[in-house]
Amino acid sequence: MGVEIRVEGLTKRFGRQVIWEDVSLTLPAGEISVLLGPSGTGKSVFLKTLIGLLRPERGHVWVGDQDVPRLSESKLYETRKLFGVLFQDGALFGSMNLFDNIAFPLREHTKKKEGEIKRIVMEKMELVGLVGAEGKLPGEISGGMRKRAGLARALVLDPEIILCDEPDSGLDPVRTSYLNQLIVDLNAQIGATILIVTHDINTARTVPDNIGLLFRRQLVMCGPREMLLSSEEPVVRQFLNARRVGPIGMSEEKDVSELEAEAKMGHDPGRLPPIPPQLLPSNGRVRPTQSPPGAWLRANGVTPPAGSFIDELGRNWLEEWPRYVATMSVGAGAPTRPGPVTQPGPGKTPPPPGGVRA
Ligand SMILES: Nc1ncnc2c1ncn2[C@@H]1O[C@H](COP(=O)(O)OP(=O)(O)OP(=O)(O)O)[C@@H](O)[C@H]1O
Repeated sequence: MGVEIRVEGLTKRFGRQVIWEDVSLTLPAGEISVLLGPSGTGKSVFLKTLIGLLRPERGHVWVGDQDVPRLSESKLYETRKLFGVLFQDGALFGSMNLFDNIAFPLREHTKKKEGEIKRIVMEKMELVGLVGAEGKLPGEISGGMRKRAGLARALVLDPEIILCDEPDSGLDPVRTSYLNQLIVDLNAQIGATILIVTHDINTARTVPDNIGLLFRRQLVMCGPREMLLSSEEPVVRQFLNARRVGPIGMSEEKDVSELEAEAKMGHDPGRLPPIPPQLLPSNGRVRPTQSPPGAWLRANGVTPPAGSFIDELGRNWLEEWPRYVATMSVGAGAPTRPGPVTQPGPGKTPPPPGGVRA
């Protein structure tokens, strides 16, 4: 059921270039987290540091009781088996068909027989909807299929932790929605701890349990989704609102005079929009690590933006949630596919938020 990653005081430099310093955060076991930040703030470097492909100058990356930067090569090799990584371009071998690409970690890291390898590969290909494409080369399939093949390959060793570096880059919005649903379903099914690096604001708003934001070599904020989506912090508001006004400039950060000029003009990064309901697995069941809507806001006395937690059918999930969970927990009527786009009658289980979109 997933492994916690605890990052403490992590600093990474390349020569004199400080990428980020003193970064501390926890990726709770079995939860989905998203890491945001302007281009070049070191998100990919962060992922690579978590799996020990890059060594930090200072700090710790605890995976269970193992501190990744301090592991010997052999221990690191063992610890990496806990990870499944989806690199930006899928990182498939161009000369191998999809079957062999996905089978690669099994042939490399296990002594499994070919029959067993075939069973596992086909199971993962089915999970990501690629059955029938086993014989295709990466160059013969679309970008979205390559992402899904990369995800299948990341899954073959049954990882406890899944790292996804911009899984949505180059995908159209509909394919991104499918991929998001796939990630949520995977988390529900295997309980892995998941970290997604993305620039897609809709993904950040609807998928994760937690969000972190890197800027100016610091982790500006990291915490539950509702904390970031209701934040007053200008950098967070500017980033989530995708606006030019605010501390983030074209080349990383604006200087003081630019910010003063913006303030004089009355410019502001803007208010954050209503918080959407969080995506549920497509079978409608609540993930074990998923918090009820509004839980963080209530616990911290924060009023969300008006219209929060209302889905595309106009249902308010703050009110809907207790009834929904009660219906699900007695196992009555749990849909195995996204529900129909209808208003549920009394006693019926409504389709989950986002489920009708996926
Ligand atoms: N191996 C390396 N050697 C030297 N510098 C590197 C290396 N890898 C990354 N960098 C530098 O680290 C910085 C952060 O890069 P990184 O790819 O992590 O950014 P990012 O936040 O993932 O960007 P994007 O959102 O555009 O993908 C960049 O300035 C990059 O040039």
